[in-house]
Amino acid sequence: MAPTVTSMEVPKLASIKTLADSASLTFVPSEYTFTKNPNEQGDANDPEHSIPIIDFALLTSGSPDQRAKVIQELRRACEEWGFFQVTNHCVPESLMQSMIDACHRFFDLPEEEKKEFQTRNPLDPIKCGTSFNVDIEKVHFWRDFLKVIAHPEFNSLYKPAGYSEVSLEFSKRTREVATEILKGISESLGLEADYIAKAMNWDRGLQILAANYYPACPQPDKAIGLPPHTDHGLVTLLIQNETGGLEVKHKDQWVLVNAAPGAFVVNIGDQMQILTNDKYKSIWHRAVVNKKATRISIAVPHGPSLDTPALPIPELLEREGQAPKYIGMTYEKFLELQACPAALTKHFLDHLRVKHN
Ligand SMILES: O=C(O)CCC(=O)C(=O)O
Ligand SMILES: [Fe+2]
Repeated sequence: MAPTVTSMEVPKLASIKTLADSASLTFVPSEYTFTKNPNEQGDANDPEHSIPIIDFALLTSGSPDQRAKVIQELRRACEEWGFFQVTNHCVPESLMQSMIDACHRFFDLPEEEKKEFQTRNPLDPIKCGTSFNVDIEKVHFWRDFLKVIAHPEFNSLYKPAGYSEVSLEFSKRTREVATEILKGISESLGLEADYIAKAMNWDRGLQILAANYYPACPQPDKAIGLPPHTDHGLVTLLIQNETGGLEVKHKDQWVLVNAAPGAFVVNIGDQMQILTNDKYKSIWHRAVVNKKATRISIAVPHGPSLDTPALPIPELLEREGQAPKYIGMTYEKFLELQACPAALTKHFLDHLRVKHN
């Protein structure tokens, strides 16, 4: 069992911003050294290495034929990539930019002022810190983060000025897009549009605004912003500033995601992999850093309500003649266990797999 830590204890590692801002830093300190396998690096110029595009306007306001076509594209994107970009959605680009700016201003606050938001409990509604889990990781990562739970209860920060208003609007609008995508995914599986939302108690579902700050790094090949991982929820929607860095594992190669400006990058999470009994997989991804500019991304995972256990959908099992591959666990328990050391050693989902003797 993981040691109990009270929320008053805070990690002792300085933020990566503080480290990167020190003018004398010309190399990556050994605690941050992360070696990547060059043989797994995909070719960024290969057109095959471009994640699929889903046209949101056609999904939601197209003719029945257009919608049916987009649903097919969605199914293919979920089966073949687990990642896609959503264009022509109704969230204004100016709102996305304001959200990124507000997060930037948060990370720019003096370290002293950010301290009050540092806790270690995974389900604290507001939490900032550095790296991933400084208590258990062997290597630290080149990022600082701010995670705020925006649904079912909206939480916010009173500083920096403007953060609260912009994050309220951004979280609402992003959730509307996520809701439509979830309907499309449900239909792409041959289910009623609201099947997954109902089964997962989506109206009380968790939504987290998870901002990542990756400062420029003197030796980007020797460090990593976020190591390979999968996301825990049903779907994650992500936006980023003008600097790329998200890489997706596709056919054993790391592919850099080149999203259109203003698009949401969307990926399937662990709960969706459970529901679909592995048909739609929660794909490994990571964030690399660069020498030139600070990168900011805001990942917005959307999950079931905390008290809901995800289980393979009976209708799908029956249709495919499959046995369930996963045991049920509430989303809350899943999140708790995922924060434990064992979760770092292999795909966390494997701990929930039904064992066949
Ligand atoms: O910064 C990125 O592009 C990746 C972020 C991410 O994967 C996450 O926050 O879960
Ligand atoms: Fe992620």
